[in-house]
Amino acid sequence: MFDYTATYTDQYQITMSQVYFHKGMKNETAIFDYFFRKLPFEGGYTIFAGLEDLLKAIENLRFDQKDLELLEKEGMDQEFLDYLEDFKFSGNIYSAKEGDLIFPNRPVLSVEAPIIEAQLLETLTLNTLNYQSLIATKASRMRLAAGDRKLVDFGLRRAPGTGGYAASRAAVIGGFNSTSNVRSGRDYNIPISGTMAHSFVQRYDEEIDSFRDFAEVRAHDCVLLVDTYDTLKSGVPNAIKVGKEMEERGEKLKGIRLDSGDLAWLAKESRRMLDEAGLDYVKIAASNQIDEEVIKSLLNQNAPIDLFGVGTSLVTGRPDSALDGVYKLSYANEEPRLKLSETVSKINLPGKKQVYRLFNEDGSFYGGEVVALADEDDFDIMVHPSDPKQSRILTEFTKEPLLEKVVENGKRISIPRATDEIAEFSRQQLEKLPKEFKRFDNPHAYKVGLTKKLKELRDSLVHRHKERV
Ligand SMILES: Nc1ncnc2c1ncn2[C@@H]1O[C@H](COP(=O)(O)OP(=O)(O)OP(=O)(O)O)[C@@H](O)[C@H]1O
Ligand SMILES: O=P(O)(O)OC[C@H]1O[C@H](OP(=O)(O)OP(=O)(O)O)[C@H](O)[C@@H]1O
Ligand SMILES: O=C(O)c1cccnc1
Repeated sequence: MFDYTATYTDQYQITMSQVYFHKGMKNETAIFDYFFRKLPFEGGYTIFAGLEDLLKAIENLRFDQKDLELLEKEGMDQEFLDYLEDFKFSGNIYSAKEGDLIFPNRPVLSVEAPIIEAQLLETLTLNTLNYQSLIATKASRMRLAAGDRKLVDFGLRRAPGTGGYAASRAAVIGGFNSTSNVRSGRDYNIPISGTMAHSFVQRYDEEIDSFRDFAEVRAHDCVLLVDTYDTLKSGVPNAIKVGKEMEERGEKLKGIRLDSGDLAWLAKESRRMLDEAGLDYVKIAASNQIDEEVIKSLLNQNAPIDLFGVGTSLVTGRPDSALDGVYKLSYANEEPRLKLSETVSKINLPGKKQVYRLFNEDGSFYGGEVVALADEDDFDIMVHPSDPKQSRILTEFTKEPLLEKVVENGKRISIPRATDEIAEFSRQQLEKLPKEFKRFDNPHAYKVGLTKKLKELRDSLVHRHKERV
């Protein structure tokens, strides 16, 4: 929907590029790594989402006439503007699979390209991957809490502007069944669903007339909102009346929606009333500030809720407003690059790298990964990034590389994947993760270690930089 052009970025990306251009660095190869440092929601994993959208945006990324006019007005010189006019990405991208589980402090995606091109992708990459990965992870937590109950995204109205467009897609990747967001449904081929609003019931003098009209026009897909006046004294009895009338016409009422009050108690009472009336097939949907904790609590109370509609908590990623993903230079001018930091975990990993996941004999995840230099093909020790005593011999595990080349010389080489395919892959990956990593309270910490060679390279660069300072 959004028409990305190359000015969908921060100004400093363009000004730095202007300097690279004039100082003879434009053809120099650089590598930037996208990674994050902290797991959101104090959870044990993150779901990687946004890659398909990012790759599409990169393929078509250009400076259009409006962009060039603006940059000229902003004082960019003609020679650089001529370069930007022909700008298109010509490098390589290596990436984790969308929908896979990702963990802190290891590359998730690496861009290898002429330095200006790689630089100009930073903001777009962060903007796309950070938000969708946050929302997919939030959705996945709700899926874990909800078990086999249905989850529907109601978030567009509460989302940060057009962010709701991508949130609906990320929600499905994380395990939601459908969305009320029609446009996302159209563009991403996501199932669309919905009920009715209070305004519709309010429009009528009598609640039952609103239900009757809806049931008549929407007989094949009729979910009645029962809490506008009084859920148990009016809403549910009226829904039962209309449900029985539908039966007489050979139709079936699909469901009712509860949107306020004590959802566990109201669901139990509604279920009892519906069942007593012979409408045991009518489903119960619940909404109103639902999140994973509320879902867990409601199911612990044995609330007979078949479907949860979730808005605010999903699309705002409450209580974490962002994934802290960053995009850091790790190679340039034919040398590995490093940024020093007081905190060891904040020092980035230099050079071109590959990430290996460790598997137990039965194919389940061991709960750890090793970051290696890209040209290392044989290593059998994983070293802790800061505590050399915590090394681990790797002979008992099998390992699998995680970063695959998805763009080569500017051309997409990986096969585009549909949202439902990514969602299914994500579900399977999460199943392979031992449950200790999935519990909400104090989950097991997934280990991300380094090969000896990478750690030595990082330590020698740290040493060199410290000496220089
Ligand atoms: N039985 C329950 N157990 C746990 N959480 C619940 C239960 N019933 C409702 N909730 C959740 O508690 C929160 C507050 O519910 P509350 O009924 O106070 O809603 P409210 O926003 O004041 O709305 P209203 O005034 O429309 O009822 C919501 O997040 C809701 O989903
Ligand atoms: O609480 P959230 O998780 O954000 O979920 C979405 C909420 O949005 C709707 O309310 P709204 O008052 O906007 O419209 P309505 O009249 O259709 O209830 C819906 O009824 C839910 O209560
Ligand atoms: O279809 C619904 O019931 C719906 C959609 C968006 C927001 N709240 C409810």
